[in-house]
Amino acid sequence: MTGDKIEKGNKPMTEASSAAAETGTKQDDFIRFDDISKRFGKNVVLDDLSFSVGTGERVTLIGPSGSGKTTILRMLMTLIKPDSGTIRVGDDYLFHEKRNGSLAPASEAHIRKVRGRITMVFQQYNLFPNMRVLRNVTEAPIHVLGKSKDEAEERAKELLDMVGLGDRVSAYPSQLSGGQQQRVAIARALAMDPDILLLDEVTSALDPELAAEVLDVLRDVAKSSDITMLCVTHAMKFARDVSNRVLMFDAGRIIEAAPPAEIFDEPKQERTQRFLQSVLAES
Ligand SMILES: Nc1ncnc2c1ncn2[C@@H]1O[C@H](COP(=O)(O)OP(=O)(O)OP(=O)(O)O)[C@@H](O)[C@H]1O
Repeated sequence: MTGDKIEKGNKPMTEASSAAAETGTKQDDFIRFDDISKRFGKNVVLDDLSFSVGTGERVTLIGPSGSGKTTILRMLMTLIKPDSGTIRVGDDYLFHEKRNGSLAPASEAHIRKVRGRITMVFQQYNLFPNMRVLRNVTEAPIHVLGKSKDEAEERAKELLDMVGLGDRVSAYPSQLSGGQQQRVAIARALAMDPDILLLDEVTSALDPELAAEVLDVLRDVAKSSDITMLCVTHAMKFARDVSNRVLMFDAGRIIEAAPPAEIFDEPKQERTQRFLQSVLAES
């Protein structure tokens, strides 16, 4: 689509992150979940889960429906609170379990600070229907980040060019295809200059052709920046191309974690093999 660099207040790929990308190893514990449990009623959704993600790492979460993948992303957005355990981003806690077992939610100011570094793109694009494309992308940078209108518009136009929609800035969402709307949603997420981008089944609602366009944009994002990405997807080829590591979930636990070539070509767990076969059979 375009080879433009993501020029966050610019985040070019650093030597360390490109080394991490090559080796599939993480260099630090930028995001860390420790002993996280969550139940809804009797349904145990996350079961004493611990894992971490390195700075600039691209991690794909796979697994059967209901295995807890989206819950992980929603916890990072502080939309869902764990019952127990600790979540840390960099040096900041989102949720912190004290020694006595009680869960100390971080202060509002603290959560705002951490949340300001994370954006999420959802399966449904959730654009503002009454705003043109450009304003959809500039709204939060102006009102949340405090950018000037000129600065926000300049950046929004760059990003809309990058997602192949530089000529649709004046359109309303209803005048765009689903794939185009999702690309606006990606531009809108990137306009917040996030350190962490969460992608939740962003192509599930799209026809294969439109999904491919969206995935191409995300490949460009992954290639040209060192944004840390956590991605829930059934698009296995995309996961293979983009991820450093794939985590296989089952019943609220990670049952296998490995670089994509390993997990897709030589899955060790029988449950992973069965899951991958079922996904292949669907596509
Ligand atoms: N707010 C909620 N209230 C009650 N149950 C919930 C809530 N959110 C999630 N769940 C349940 O938690 C379980 C895990 O959901 P989650 O969305 O994390 O799974 P998932 O692995 O992302 O699945 P899918 O691939 O279908 O999106 C499911 O059984 C779901 O019904």
